[in-house]
Amino acid sequence: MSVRLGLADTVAAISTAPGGGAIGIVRLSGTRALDIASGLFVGQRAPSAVPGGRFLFGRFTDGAGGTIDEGLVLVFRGPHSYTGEDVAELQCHGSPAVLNRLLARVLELGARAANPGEFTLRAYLNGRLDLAQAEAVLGLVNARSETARRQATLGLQGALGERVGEIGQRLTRALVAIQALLDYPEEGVPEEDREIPLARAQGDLEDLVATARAGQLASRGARLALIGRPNAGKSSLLNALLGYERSIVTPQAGTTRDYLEAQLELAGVPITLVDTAGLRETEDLIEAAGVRRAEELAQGADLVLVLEDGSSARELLPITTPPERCLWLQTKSDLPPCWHDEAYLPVSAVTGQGLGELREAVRAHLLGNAAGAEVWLTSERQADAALRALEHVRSARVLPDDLASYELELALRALAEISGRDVSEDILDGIFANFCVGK
Ligand SMILES: Nc1nc2c(c(=O)[nH]1)N(C=O)[C@@H](CNc1ccc(C(=O)N[C@@H](CCC(=O)O)C(=O)O)cc1)CN2
Ligand SMILES: Nc1nc2c(ncn2[C@@H]2O[C@H](COP(=O)(O)OP(=O)(O)OP(=O)(O)O)[C@@H](O)[C@H]2O)c(=O)[nH]1
Ligand SMILES: [Mg+2]
Repeated sequence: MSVRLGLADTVAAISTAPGGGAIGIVRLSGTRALDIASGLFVGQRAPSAVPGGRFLFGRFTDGAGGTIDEGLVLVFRGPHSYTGEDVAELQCHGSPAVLNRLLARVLELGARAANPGEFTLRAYLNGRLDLAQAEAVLGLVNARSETARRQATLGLQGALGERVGEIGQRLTRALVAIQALLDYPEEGVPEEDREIPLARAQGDLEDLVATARAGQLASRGARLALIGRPNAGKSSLLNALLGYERSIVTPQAGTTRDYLEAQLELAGVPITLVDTAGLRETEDLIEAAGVRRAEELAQGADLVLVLEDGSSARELLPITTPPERCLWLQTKSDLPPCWHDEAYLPVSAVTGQGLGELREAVRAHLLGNAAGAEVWLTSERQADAALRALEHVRSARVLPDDLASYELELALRALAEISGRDVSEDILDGIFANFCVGK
């Protein structure tokens, strides 16, 4: 898709989910939206003849005078619509058969099939949303957890844009002060005009950048791998966290051979829990393949739960995952412990002891300081821009005035990309390509 397509034509798409539903919507946006709707709708009044904000009941007809379905037309007149253009929503019964026929009919009447995200792109190009808000719409459509939803709703309401705007104001204040100093070096500028806003902007940016990992985990979800020796209690812990018997548990070492995934929500983050084969040297070809897989899965996980049986003698585990991505668990804490290690959290899959602490530790690990922050950076694009802004601010604080002023201009430009008024087409294409058709 390219944004170069422009806004001249009228676009149409099925905006409700693929598959069946009680009600489905074909949405039209553009200068001819109401004319096209009037071309197939038969009711008391034509969509093109009523003011915005009305709904009409009637029949949707095919070219030969037959009826496709009965339903409603919602009429929006630009700029008072989602896209800022004239919009007609054809609300019909929700089968693919009805929706496809209705879409085919509006295309016959001159609409063009919308590209993925094109309604939201039009809303952006018409100044109805900024880029951070457009990304928030994407976040809402794809929200897989309560945390993801909450952050996206905040983003749609412009909270991220506001936060970034405040930081921008501090930087601008410092920039003006530095430029005054460059022009009139003998005058000097007070601390509160230069050093204080800069230091605060840096602190704010550091806090904001620190939310990026949480924001991305909340939207894409996190992978947690359970790793340990055979019989350490990996499958039992997976079942205990899930609350149902997903994985086979037996007293025999080497029960789990292939890996197995299960979904749950933990701390507001969608989690894929991965049960793996116990790590050991083995002659069994299948088990050996499982062990290799377990090692790979540990490498690819956002967090590795390292399990060691607390009720039997310790045996060194060959873990290559960096320690900052690991949480250590001493399992079977309902049995008399054979060893003590401060770094390990005692848990029991049998009594549930320690599971609350485990959830809390996972939450702290995945969300870090972001848990306390109001708004998060939710896309990689936003995180990248904020990080670049932060680096320019750090440079500005250690460089001589003329270079500092240049760094601050770059910082402001990077910040402006987050809400994005004049970003490149490549960036726009990259964002809107992730949308679905009809959004
Ligand atoms: N049926 C339907 N439901 C939907 C949408 C939609 O497009 N259609 N939306 C699509 O994402 C979301 C709602 N977003 C919308 C945002 C603004 C306007 C709109 O028409 N705004 C005008 C009029 C406001 C008013 O009447 O008070 C405006 O702001 O001027 C419509 C939907 C979620 N639900
Ligand atoms: N008392 C007690 N026994 C447990 C606990 N967790 C697991 N067990 C027992 O330990 C044995 C092994 O448990 P699994 O969950 O199958 O261990 P695993 O790590 O998945 O083992 P493999 O799949 O062979 O790698 C079973 O007999 C479980 O009943 C626990 O918290 N307390
Ligand atoms: Mg197992």
